[in-house]
Amino acid sequence: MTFPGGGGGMFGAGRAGAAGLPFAGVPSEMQAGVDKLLATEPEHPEPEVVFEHGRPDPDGSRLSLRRLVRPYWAMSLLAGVLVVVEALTLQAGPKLTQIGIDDGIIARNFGVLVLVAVAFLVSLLLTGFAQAARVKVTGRIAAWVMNDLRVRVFTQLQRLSLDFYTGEKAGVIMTRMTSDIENLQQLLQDGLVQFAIQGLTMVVVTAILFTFDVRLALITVVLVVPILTVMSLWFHRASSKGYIRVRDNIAAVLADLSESLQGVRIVTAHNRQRHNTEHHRQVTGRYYETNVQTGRINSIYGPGTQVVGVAGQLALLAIGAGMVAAGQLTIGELVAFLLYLGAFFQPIQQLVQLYSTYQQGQSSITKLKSLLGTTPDVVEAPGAVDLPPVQGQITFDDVTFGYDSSRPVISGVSLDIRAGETVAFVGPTGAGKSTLAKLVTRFYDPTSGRVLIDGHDLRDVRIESLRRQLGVVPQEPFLFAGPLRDNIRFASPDASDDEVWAALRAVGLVEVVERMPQGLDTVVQERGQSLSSGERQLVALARAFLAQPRVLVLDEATSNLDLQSETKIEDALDVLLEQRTAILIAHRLSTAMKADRIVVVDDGRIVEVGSHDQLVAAGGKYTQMYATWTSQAAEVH
Ligand SMILES: Nc1ncnc2c1ncn2[C@@H]1O[C@H](COP(=O)(O)OP(=O)(O)OP(=O)(O)O)[C@@H](O)[C@H]1O
Repeated sequence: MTFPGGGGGMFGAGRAGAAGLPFAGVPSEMQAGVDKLLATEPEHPEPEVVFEHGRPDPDGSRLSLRRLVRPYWAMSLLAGVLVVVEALTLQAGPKLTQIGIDDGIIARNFGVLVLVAVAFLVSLLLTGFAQAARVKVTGRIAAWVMNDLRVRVFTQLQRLSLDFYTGEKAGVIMTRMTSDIENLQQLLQDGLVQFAIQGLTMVVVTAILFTFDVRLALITVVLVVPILTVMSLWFHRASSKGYIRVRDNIAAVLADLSESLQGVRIVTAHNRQRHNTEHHRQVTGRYYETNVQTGRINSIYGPGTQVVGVAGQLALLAIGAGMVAAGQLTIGELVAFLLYLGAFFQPIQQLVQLYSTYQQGQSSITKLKSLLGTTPDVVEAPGAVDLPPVQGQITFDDVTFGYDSSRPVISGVSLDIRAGETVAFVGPTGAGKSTLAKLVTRFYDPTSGRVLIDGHDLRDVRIESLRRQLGVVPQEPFLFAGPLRDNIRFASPDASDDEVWAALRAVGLVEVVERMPQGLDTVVQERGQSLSSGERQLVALARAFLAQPRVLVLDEATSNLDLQSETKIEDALDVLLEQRTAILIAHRLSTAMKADRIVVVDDGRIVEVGSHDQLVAAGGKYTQMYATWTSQAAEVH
């Protein structure tokens, strides 16, 4: 959707001129600036995402860090080389210190001292360079991977059928897109690399310790390593459970938040603010508790390993001092050994922190994997063909369906709707009228039986080709934040302004739009809040008119419109229903009476079919409904 002043905004200025839109050109004094900006304008390459209606993500259930990074293997290799350089150059310090002390200070050799100082500087510069380059490279990789993943998750959300959205809260889905992906970003940007650096440092330092002095190194291994191993195993088990709970609870917090925001008007109207606040406190309370728990685990492991490390260093200082006194070790060697020992324990500390990041990233991967691995209920058949342009004959052939397969909502329905016919579904609330319509639009597939259009089983045709020929006007039309024009052109984005005005004329909205200060460019707020409910419905009808579908499914609004709006909508309907097959889910019998035939649905079955007059004369369910309706109408009058 484009926004007011569209055409690509500032950077689209040249294109807008080329497209023949009124455009005065860039003032010459600003041209150089514009060119400069255009030259630095980043490109957004198309992420490699395949979108096909109703086809699951081909690789979704195998999501892993390795697979995510694989397309960027060359950059990852470069990052790996930089990590090795960084880990190695960092360890030059203690060795240079030893040479400085033993061969420089103690031997009183100023030349060696200067050489050591220069070597120190070079190693520092090398470390700095490797570090800067590594941060840049890993930042890039993380940004690319996350961009791909965001688009991939969004594509999957577009692909999933409606059953998924009934079962999953919007807030939980938002968590996948926000906090889970951010966790992964952190892991990729810094976590994994630090993991590698610290791990590598430990290996390098262990090797150095052994080459320095085997006895001291062995004492270190015997004293410290077993304790650290036991502590780490405990931490691994405790924290992985903790982080799954953290992810579940943050999802609950966001779900509650998003629901409250969506229902803010109802919440206010029913004075539920206090209750909602209390409820949210409970939800955030659970999140708080899981955070405290994981914090407690970290607080035991982090300082615990530090204490073990310092105690080990103390013991080695005592043992080493004895060895220096006995002439088995030089002072420089002892200092270097202790410095290396520090460099041995420091990565352990860091690895603890990093392990938390890693755990969080892994639990995010688990959640994202399950989302990407979800198969839509409505899946396109492998050999599905394009539905050719249809006349609009709809057939329900012994259709049974239930949202939950154990409880059918539609049972054994058979019905033929002729091309061009308008059929109204009427019946008590919850009877299954909307569900029947949802089967025609293939939002769901029947559990048994078939739904056909012009003899084509909907399961055998490509979903896109079906929906292109269908128009749906829901009971509560949804408008997107953006210009009115784009909202009307929603199903036919290429329509010209003339066509948009023709649609507005057909539904009687011309005057309303002309009265708006910016006409078609008027921005409607999120969900169309800035329009009245009648206007929203007319916009939805204009949308359907513009798309000119062969088959129209229209869920009549039950909102109380004033008489003038109601008349307008009824007139708009008359225009819209002409020359196309239409299914009207009629809540008002006055609307049902417009139809060629009325189908009475009760408890998931069709109980009567006929014209208004036929059904009134039949003395059945419809007769009762009609009698109730006329007596109510009389009372109102
Ligand atoms: N997404 C869903 N998941 C589970 N059950 C559902 C879902 N949508 C509807 N139902 C159930 O299916 C039954 C039929 O619902 P449907 O919306 O088709 O009724 P309707 O006749 O259109 O009602 P109304 O006139 O109130 O719109 C109801 O019992 C309803 O509770």
